[in-house]
Amino acid sequence: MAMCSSFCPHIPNSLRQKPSFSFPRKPLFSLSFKVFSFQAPAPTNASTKADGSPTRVGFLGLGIMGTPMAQNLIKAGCDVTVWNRTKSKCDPLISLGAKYKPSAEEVAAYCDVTFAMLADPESALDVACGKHGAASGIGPGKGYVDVSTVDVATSKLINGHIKATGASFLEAPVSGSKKPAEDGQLIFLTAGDKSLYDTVAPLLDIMGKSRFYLGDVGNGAAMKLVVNMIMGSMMASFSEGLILSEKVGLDPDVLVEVIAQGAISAPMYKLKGPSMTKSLYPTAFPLKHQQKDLRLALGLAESVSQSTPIAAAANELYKVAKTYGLSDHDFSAVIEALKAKQ
Ligand SMILES: NC(=O)C1=CN([C@@H]2O[C@H](COP(=O)(O)OP(=O)(O)OC[C@H]3O[C@@H](n4cnc5c(N)ncnc54)[C@H](OP(=O)(O)O)[C@@H]3O)[C@@H](O)[C@H]2O)C=CC1
Ligand SMILES: O=CC(=O)O
Repeated sequence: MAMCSSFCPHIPNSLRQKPSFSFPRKPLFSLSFKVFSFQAPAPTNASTKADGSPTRVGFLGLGIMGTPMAQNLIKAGCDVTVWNRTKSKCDPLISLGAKYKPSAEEVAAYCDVTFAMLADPESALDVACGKHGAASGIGPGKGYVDVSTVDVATSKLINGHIKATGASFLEAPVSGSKKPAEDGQLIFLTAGDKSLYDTVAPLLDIMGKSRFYLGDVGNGAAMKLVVNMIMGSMMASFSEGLILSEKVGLDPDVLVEVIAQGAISAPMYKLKGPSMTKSLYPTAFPLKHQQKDLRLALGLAESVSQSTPIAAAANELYKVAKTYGLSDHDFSAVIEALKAKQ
């Protein structure tokens, strides 16, 4: 069952808030598809325990998404401890007040809840379960929240390793890119331990604008892959349209405006269109990650014998774009793969 942020979270005693402190309030959402309609009290301080000591929040993986997410937690007054494979990416957060530990294991051992925002299934698994990974340090009473985009099997594997230590696990991939991460406007697609979901809800509300609890581990990963499968195909189709419009003598910037007025308007087209027509692709969502998500979504479809010819064609286009050295560009650079075919 889906739950959005207006669901009143039950905060266990171990993370119960100190009444004197308030997180910066965001408007309670008015999602039209809201499932629970009763309103939560203003989210207050999840960063203190019943005894008044700070709840320690770990953050592993400080890339495009992890950095602003951790930053928002620090700015909200949380006691944050960071680790990243490339240590230099921790420095800006340390100057904002974050603590540092030299391994995922030590972060998970020190913190009450640890978030992980890693590139792909391999890195998510390694950081969670590899040598000096989080599972080596975590234990009963603690929680691990993986916000990376991975496949269902990887998420279940991480869940198994974490749960074997006595800790709780929540998968919570996010919809929303660099700017929503900076603005605390992400959408969390969570599944796993409901008590951990309730515990971290105030933290999710600092980083995001809405959250869904989707039940068993795997449902969050699957939801994220379906969303990104659609997104990847939409961007590929948009790219074809931009190129076709120019070829037949139209102004692609006008096409962007026309689309923005009609039924197929989408924030993504409005945001990316003007730079795409100038062949500019400032990275928000790396193309390599979009191709990873399409690959994983195709695997998901295969697992239930679902035919996905559009996504399969889009995936081929992103693969071509990668061979042109566009992996670290924004995924909107997929248009370059089509231009090269002209
Ligand atoms: N960017 C976006 O718009 C969005 C991304 N996502 C998803 O979020 C996740 C992170 O994305 P994003 O922040 O953009 O990605 P980045 O590529 O910017 O960051 C990836 C992070 O993973 C770390 N990492 C990669 N490989 C390893 C490894 N083998 N061992 C340890 N750490 C590793 C990197 O460490 P290092 O710094 O050392 O390289 C870095 O911290 C991905 O799963 C992506 O699909 C979801 C929604 C939006
Ligand atoms: O995963 C990418 C996003 O924009 O969402």
